[in-house]
Amino acid sequence: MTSVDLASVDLGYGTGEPVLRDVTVSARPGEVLAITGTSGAGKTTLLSAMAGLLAPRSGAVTVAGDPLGDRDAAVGRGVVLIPQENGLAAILTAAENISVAVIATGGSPADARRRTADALAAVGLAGQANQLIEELSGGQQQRAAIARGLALRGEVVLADEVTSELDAANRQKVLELLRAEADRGATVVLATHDPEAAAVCDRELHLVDGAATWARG
Ligand SMILES: Nc1ncnc2c1ncn2[C@@H]1O[C@H](COP(=O)(O)OP(=O)(O)OP(=O)(O)O)[C@@H](O)[C@H]1O
Repeated sequence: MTSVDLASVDLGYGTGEPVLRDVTVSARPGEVLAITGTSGAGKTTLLSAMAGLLAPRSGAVTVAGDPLGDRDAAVGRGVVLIPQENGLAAILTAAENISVAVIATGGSPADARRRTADALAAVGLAGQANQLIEELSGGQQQRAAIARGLALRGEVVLADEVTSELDAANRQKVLELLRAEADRGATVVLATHDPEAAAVCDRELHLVDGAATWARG
């Protein structure tokens, strides 16, 4: 199973001030780890480092004990990112977005069809499979992005504010789906500023003033 570890990591952009300093955290298989903090605290930044999108200025990011590397390497290790702004192609359908991603990560066309249908059904979007993303509501787009993340069956699932546009029932469903990912052995990390979402996670790392502290460790 695949843990993600940050050891004494400093993160920032370009030559700017560091966003986060000296972060040490281990995200473990079978658990859902919440990353909390106010807007701008660095939640997306931390997930970007875990996803291979942002190299640390110092310290180490490892996956199952090996250096994580860049985003391509992370994808190869099964690190799935469900981004805050959904990352879907607006002019493809919900099903196409998911199938393309499954095939790009080595799934067969038959796998892609089955996993796409299952994932869309899981988030309550079976009826929207053939609608263009640009024709879906914000919350439906968010659920389509979650479906894509689920369909990829990651070793590590990084979910960035994936409940922000959802009503209570859908938020509950999505939190249950993330729990199910952990139950099948995935390492799940959820960035959120929703205290109720954080409360159902196993541990909570809180970001404030550039530092990470355990709210529940
Ligand atoms: N690409 C970038 N270039 C420069 N600075 C950035 C970049 N992305 C984020 N930042 C800065 O890093 C800091 C942390 O941003 P980040 O997006 O990680 O916060 P967040 O906790 O995810 O916020 P939110 O809850 O609003 O999504 C902010 O000060 C932001 O301006």
